Amino acid sequence: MAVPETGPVLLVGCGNMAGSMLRGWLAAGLDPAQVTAVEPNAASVPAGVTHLSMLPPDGASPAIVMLGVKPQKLDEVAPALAPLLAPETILLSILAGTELGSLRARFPAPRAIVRVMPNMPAAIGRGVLALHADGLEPAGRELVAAMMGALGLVEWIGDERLFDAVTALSGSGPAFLFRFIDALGKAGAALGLPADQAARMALATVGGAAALAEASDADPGTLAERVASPGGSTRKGLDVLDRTLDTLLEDTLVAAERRNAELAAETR
Ligand SMILES: NC(=O)C1=CN([C@@H]2O[C@H](COP(=O)(O)OP(=O)(O)OC[C@H]3O[C@@H](n4cnc5c(N)ncnc54)[C@H](O)[C@@H]3O)[C@@H](O)[C@H]2O)C=CC1
Ligand SMILES: O=C(O)[C@@H]1CCC=N1
Repeated sequence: MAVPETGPVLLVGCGNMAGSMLRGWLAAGLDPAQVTAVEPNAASVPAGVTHLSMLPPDGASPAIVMLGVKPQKLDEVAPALAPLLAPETILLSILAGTELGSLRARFPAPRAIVRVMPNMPAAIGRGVLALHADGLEPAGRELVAAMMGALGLVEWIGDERLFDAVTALSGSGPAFLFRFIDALGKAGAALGLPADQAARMALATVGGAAALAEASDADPGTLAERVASPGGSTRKGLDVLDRTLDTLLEDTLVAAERRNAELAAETR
């Protein structure tokens, strides 16, 4: 999906996540000349994008500003950023935990503040972008949804209290899956396969299974049953996996969700 006409975009922080989104937008056609990134580490700012190492003392207000720093850095950037925001500005925040009310208290001017919970595959247009906004009028909503749609699947979250859960599921989710890929390869190597071959096969198996699940009308549970031939070997493996997988993933998400709630409290 092509990126819509946005007007000038300012990124405050351009590290792993905001940088991934920027790469996704540039690949979808965003003109780098429209983008300024305020980022202490110049090396993480793509070519063609205007780089600043700190926020300017004044200047024209950008149409879109995206906060991409760690939540712990919010109060480092807020005093210099707030005066640059105009009533026409849309402020996007990808900060885990940090609530709209906490952002609004620091940034009174923008017409709308939108919480965005992206994930890293946004860099290749395969991200998940959860959105929550208060008071964003239909044209602004359409613009933000189209911007995020260029990076992957867009899901509006009506109840902000669910944002910590969303962050645990799709924001952190790629890390959990990268671990799964690693563990699958290592388990293959433990059975005697060469480690590099097992790693390649694990990655291709997970990629292929996810692509098939996306292309298929059947749900993942049904697809698992199709792999597990009656009386075959997959059933024996599933019997082991099914004993712990659901609880393991619930515990994983609960731990991540809890930390997001702590970050919310720390930035309140
Ligand atoms: N890494 C991920 O997969 C995801 C991260 N997030 C959120 O994205 C935000 C950034 O996280 P990461 O990209 O992982 O961290 P990161 O450390 O890679 O990026 C943060 C960037 O902010 C820059 N920075 C530090 N102080 C600054 C300042 N005063 N002004 C401007 N830039 C400054 C740093 O140099 C760094 O490049 C966090 O709030 C996190 O909750 C959300 C979803 C997924
Ligand atoms: O770990 C973190 O805090 C961020 C939020 C979701 C992914 N990374």
